[in-house]
Amino acid sequence: NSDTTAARSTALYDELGGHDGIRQMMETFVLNIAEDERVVHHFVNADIERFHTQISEHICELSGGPCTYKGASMPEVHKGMNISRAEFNAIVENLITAMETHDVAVSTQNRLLAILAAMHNDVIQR
Ligand code: HEM
Repeated sequence: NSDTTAARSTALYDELGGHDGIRQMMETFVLNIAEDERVVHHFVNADIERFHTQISEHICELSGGPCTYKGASMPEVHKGMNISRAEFNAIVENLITAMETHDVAVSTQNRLLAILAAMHNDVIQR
């Protein structure tokens, strides 16, 4: 059916610039987080190279690209971080800024954001 066809489409992945485009955009995202005092404390002990690779693979898969995210589930990864709604929104803001920097069209931005927004209950704990 048409829903299945849409789910398998690589259109969003392509609009994000494919694998290289997503990796470059996620590098900017990581740099934005590093400068954001609202959330950077969560990342002080994180392996940033690993985070960059894993978040890129995850976004690649979520956007319909030919990747398989091999990390733990979102609740498992973020368990115990006590992430607030405001912190979630700050992370989203950093992603939007990265997408702007990489000239991603607003309609494309909104399609990725809709996918991530739907995962908020897996990440937010307070
Ligand atoms: C929809 C939103 C989010 C998604 C899709 C997401 C996704 C991910 C992924 C794929 C990883 C890598 C896991 C691995 O290394 O295998 C990760 C790690 C991490 N996430 Fe998130 N995340 C989200 C929101 C947040 C928020 C709001 C925060 C904190 C403000 C956060 C903090 C972290 C930290 C600190 C790590 C690194 C853990 C470590 O290496 O020790 N995440 N996230």
